[in-house]
Amino acid sequence: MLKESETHGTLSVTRNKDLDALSLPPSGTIHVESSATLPSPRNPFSLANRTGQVDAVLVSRDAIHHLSENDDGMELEDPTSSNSRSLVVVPQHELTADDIRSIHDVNDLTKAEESVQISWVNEVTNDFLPPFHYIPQNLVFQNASVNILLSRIGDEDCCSSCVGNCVSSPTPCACANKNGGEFAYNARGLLKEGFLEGCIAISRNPKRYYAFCKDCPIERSKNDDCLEPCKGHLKRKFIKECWSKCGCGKQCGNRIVQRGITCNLQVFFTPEGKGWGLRTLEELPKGAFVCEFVGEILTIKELHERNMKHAVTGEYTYPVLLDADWGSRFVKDEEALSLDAASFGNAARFINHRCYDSNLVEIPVEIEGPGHHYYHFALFTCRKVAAKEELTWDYGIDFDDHDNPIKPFQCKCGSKFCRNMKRSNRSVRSSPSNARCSL
Ligand SMILES: C[S@@+](CC[C@H](N)C(=O)[O-])C[C@H]1O[C@@H](n2cnc3c(N)ncnc32)[C@H](O)[C@@H]1O
Repeated sequence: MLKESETHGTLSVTRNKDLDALSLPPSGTIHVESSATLPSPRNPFSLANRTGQVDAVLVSRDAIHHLSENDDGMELEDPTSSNSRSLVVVPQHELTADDIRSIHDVNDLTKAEESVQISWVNEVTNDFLPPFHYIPQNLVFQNASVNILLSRIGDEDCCSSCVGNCVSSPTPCACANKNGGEFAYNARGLLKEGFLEGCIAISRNPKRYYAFCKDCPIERSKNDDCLEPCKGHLKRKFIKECWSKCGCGKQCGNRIVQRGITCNLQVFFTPEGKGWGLRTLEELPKGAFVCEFVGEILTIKELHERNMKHAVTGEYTYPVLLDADWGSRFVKDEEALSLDAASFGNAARFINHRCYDSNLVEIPVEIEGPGHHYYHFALFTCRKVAAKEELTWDYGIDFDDHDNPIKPFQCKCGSKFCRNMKRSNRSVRSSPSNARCSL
């Protein structure tokens, strides 16, 4: 018998001989935490024994794909649901490894790697979260060269004589000077209006901010007999945060991205057909740091190889190119870096694309050292975002670029500025060479 306690929102199951087999506590009832997960019986509840190990899960019958109609499980009626969908207790040995991992991650897919928990829900289909490894910080895959050397950080690149909080200091320190004379953040830890608007303008119309050089290193590297004119380079606006060689402390107001995720986020299944997405559970002000796009650090050469292999296997990459350095010098594919969040990543791997009027903007952040070869790719709110609103960013895809071999998705962003809708009757072709990512 399954009942919901009216007082504290728990489900209780009365003990019987079948449940004894699940090593239940001697009290005779199982108390399963409900609250947010209760309205969706697709979210499984774990039945733990006295040692805290999970023996079985309480889950909607149709959530476990391989559980055939003849499989008995242990049927339980759910009186909390108006249409009384049936719940079954499924012993752990009948679950696949991916089922088990997803079930364990329902309340916190970060596995306690972040200072906040991030839950997942699916109120649309019976799908579990795709298998991936949560990592809170970028990790080098193999031979990508990320040189974080204290000796490369000169006196002008850090504020070694500062104490406490640099942002509240009346005189700008060396790190503020690296930001163009003032910090990007205000005293509340939000991006200053002018800096944010500048980043949004670059993101929405990058070509307007191109710089053209006379003797273009990229055109010269093509080794053509005829040297073509420069196609233009995007100069990105960087944030420079204080770091370990600085004198200030971890709570310095110029250390936002390096402190990790602090807002209340949730991964959810989107009803519009975009797969999983990320949303905020609390209202976020304009200019707030949401999360960094974290993944494996790869060379572009390795990324190309993965894309070629995946074209055969049907797998995919979730890449972001770290291209800020490319404008000033020619960078070879075996040196240039990208991030791939498909197998190893953080919550940002679930952020979907929205053409033009997305509520997040990406900003490169320099933390561990000067130079724009390796940096952090951080996402900030462009405007106030309401609780439960989906978080989106513009991947920079040009749906009309025919030269890129990677075919982009059919965009379902719903924006009135959708660049894919405009070409709705034409076939989907490829993503652009200047896309920030080809997710
Ligand atoms: C970084 S992932 C985002 C998370 C993804 N939705 C998932 O379920 O794992 C990028 C992929 O999401 C899907 N996607 C993102 N934005 C979309 C959009 N506006 N319309 C349709 N699909 C989208 C595409 O399949 C894309 O390759």
